[in-house]
Amino acid sequence: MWFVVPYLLWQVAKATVRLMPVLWRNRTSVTLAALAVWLWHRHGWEVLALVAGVAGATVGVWWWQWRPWCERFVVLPALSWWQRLFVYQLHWREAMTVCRLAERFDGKLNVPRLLRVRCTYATDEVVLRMPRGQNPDDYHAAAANLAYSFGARICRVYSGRRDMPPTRRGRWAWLLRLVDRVRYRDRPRVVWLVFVRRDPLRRTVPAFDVPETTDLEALPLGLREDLVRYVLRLLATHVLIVGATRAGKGSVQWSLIRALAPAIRSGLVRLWGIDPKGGVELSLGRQLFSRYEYATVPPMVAMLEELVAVMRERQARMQGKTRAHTPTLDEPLYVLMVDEILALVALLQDVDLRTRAKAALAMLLTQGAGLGVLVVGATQDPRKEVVELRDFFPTRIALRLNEPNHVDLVLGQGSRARGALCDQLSARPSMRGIGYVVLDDRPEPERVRFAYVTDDEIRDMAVAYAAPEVVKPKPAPIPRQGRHTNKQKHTAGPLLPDSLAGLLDEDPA
Ligand SMILES: Nc1ncnc2c1ncn2[C@@H]1O[C@H](COP(=O)(O)OP(=O)(O)OP(=O)(O)O)[C@@H](O)[C@H]1O
Repeated sequence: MWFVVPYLLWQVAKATVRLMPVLWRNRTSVTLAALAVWLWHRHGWEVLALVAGVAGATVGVWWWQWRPWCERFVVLPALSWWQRLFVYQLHWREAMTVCRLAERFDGKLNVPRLLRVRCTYATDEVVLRMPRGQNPDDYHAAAANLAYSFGARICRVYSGRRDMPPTRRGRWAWLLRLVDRVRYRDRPRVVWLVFVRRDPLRRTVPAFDVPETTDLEALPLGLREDLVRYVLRLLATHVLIVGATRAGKGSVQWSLIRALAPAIRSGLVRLWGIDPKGGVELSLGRQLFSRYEYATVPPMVAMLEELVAVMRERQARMQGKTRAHTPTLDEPLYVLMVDEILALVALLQDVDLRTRAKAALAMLLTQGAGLGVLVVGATQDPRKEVVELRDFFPTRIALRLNEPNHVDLVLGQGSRARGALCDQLSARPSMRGIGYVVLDDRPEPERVRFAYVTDDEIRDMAVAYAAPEVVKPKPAPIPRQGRHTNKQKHTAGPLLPDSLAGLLDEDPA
């Protein structure tokens, strides 16, 4: 019998080692529970109740006086703790197994490991480590099952962290940066699941205040599902906005203009507008535009060609000096806003005008981004002509769309499978201005509600941030683009790559 004692000791040691990580992961609950037991045992339940009452009252006063801090350090951590314990941990093994995310190997069931739960008032962010043999696509495929298993309607899956490392300043910044390096390191086996408990985007997002200065790297346009502001990096990108009629494309355009307003007033940004729908959308803020056409098509096409000329002149000036344009008052950023891009590239009856418009747009889209000439195009219909240009728009925003297959046409192959359900967005008037965007740092689309700028706010903004008078540039001679012969193709436009020249070579009839 003597050998039983070492055996039992060995088993206890094994169990303790196994228990350690569990205790560490639940350290808050374990500490609180141990404290409560100790108080009750040592001083009786009256003291325990008194301590609990005082703690509750302290939190109440904190909430009343410094609500954001109280939310950050008490309410949301407490909610996260509760959700972790009673929603996720309790049903984790069962849910992972029935959703077919547990892998069996060597007779042992490997369940994804629950690492962390962090809550906001609207969402639960659950971080897990995948067992070997899986990739994030397995979780994309199981997203709906996961959502319903944990009592939510929507579960979004992200293969990378959603937040960026903070900017560190001050004496200990180097140390914090080192810590951030470890915290924000790339962890391919970690997956972030975001369960949407209640839709935080139900309410209209009011227009943001006009910023004091425009940050072209981070223009605030709306609110993301996790209630973080969605910011657009406009420098060196063209933006395509697609949405069915009355989806709220205007709120994207006006939120963008609002964020640009200080730079428009100072002359750092020159906004040009083309509104082929008769000026219905953009004319309310006419004073913000340095150039604006809405009535007839020939001046619109001439304006596109004029912008190409501006771009070419700048290209000549930049040659051999710099590779990327930085906006200055002498060399401002040109932003061309086209409200219905389809009207220029597909719906125009005049074949000659249409070909010229396509050629000019193609040049702007292929060459403009690096030269500080950007296009922001909106359209209702992702049809062939728009899709052909789609790849030249690095930033795409899809609002409500009529067909499921339109989603991949706009945002790129696989976007709908990764969660961009634009065809399922509600058409109710109270739910307008919601769409999906693909952010720079990860492939999963993000749902965003764009801020709604009212007509009065547009009028006020147009008065307060009117564009300065600009001396009209001398019109540069632009070769008239008719049909190309093969010979012309190589001599007429050095800026136009062959792939686009092919597009223009199509028989317009
Ligand atoms: N972000 C938003 N939040 C709340 N309501 C919005 C939002 N954006 C638009 N709306 C509402 O939807 C209506 C239509 O919006 P908007 O004109 O921007 O749509 P659109 O997509 O540009 O339509 P169209 O294709 O006909 O030009 C607006 O009058 C407004 O009442």
